[in-house]
Amino acid sequence: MKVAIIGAGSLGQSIAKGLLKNKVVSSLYLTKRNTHSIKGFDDHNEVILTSNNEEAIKNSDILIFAVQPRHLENILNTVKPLLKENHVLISVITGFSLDKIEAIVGADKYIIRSMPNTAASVGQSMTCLSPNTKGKEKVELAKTIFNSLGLSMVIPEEQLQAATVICASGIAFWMRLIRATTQGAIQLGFEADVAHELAMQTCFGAATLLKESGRHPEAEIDRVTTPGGCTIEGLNEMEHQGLSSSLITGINKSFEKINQIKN
Ligand SMILES: NC(=O)C1=CN([C@@H]2O[C@H](COP(=O)(O)OP(=O)(O)OC[C@H]3O[C@@H](n4cnc5c(N)ncnc54)[C@H](OP(=O)(O)O)[C@@H]3O)[C@@H](O)[C@H]2O)C=CC1
Ligand SMILES: O=C(O)[C@@H]1CCC=N1
Repeated sequence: MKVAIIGAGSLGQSIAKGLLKNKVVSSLYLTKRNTHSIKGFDDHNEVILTSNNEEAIKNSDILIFAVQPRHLENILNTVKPLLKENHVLISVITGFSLDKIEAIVGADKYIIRSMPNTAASVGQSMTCLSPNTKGKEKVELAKTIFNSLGLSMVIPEEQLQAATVICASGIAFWMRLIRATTQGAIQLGFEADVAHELAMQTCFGAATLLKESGRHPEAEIDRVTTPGGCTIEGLNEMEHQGLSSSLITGINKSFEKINQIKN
């Protein structure tokens, strides 16, 4: 697979790390205007760093666009004459619709919007995919790429904004919960590094339990909460303080914001 990541910033680099880790690419162009900041990537033989998007596109089959939303239109207009019939265009860009991409490059191109997250770097992204009509022919290829970076799911484009909040912003939400748990553990007397390890592994254990058992979270909670014990005491206090409510409200705020952002 010859892949180009146009805009190797935070997310682009996460995708690059995941692709390199799994050795799924024969060549990987990483582009940005200042390539100095990603110098270490060219230790890999298959990586070519450049600020020349045209060169990257000419030499690749799969083009992953990972620039900030405000840069996409110009870049697509510039590279449009270079696009070939077999190019597969994957956009990870928030809020830039398939219609808008088609209006620039044409509806005859394979276009897939995708929403991965930064855990792609460690092969644990949850990536949602929405193809245009032509792109449906290449959706299996996109799934192969993103399944190598975690899990992928095809969803209607109308749900992509919501998926961005849950899966992409979601990484930050879960990080904050882990950090808060760590702060609690430090207050209970653990050294910070120990507290962090305890919080991370417990979080990992909770998610793995649900994934492997297929059980509902409340069923697992019931297995932990000894009647009259400390777990239910803590859990009820967290709910009195608005734990679930604040998460749900935050998710909805994030969704309101994403729908206000104009590209
Ligand atoms: N960060 C995340 O977790 C997620 C981000 N997204 C979406 O992914 C996109 C990228 O986000 P993120 O990685 O955070 O943003 P960054 O700003 O970190 O990355 C964008 C990169 O694009 C490069 N760039 C800008 N102009 C050009 C150009 N003309 N040609 C080539 N490269 C260029 C910039 O580097 P330089 O200035 O050197 O050119 C920069 O490193 C956004 O649209 C965002 O909505 C989606 C899901 C999750
Ligand atoms: O915060 C943002 O707007 C982008 C989209 C999801 C993750 N980062």
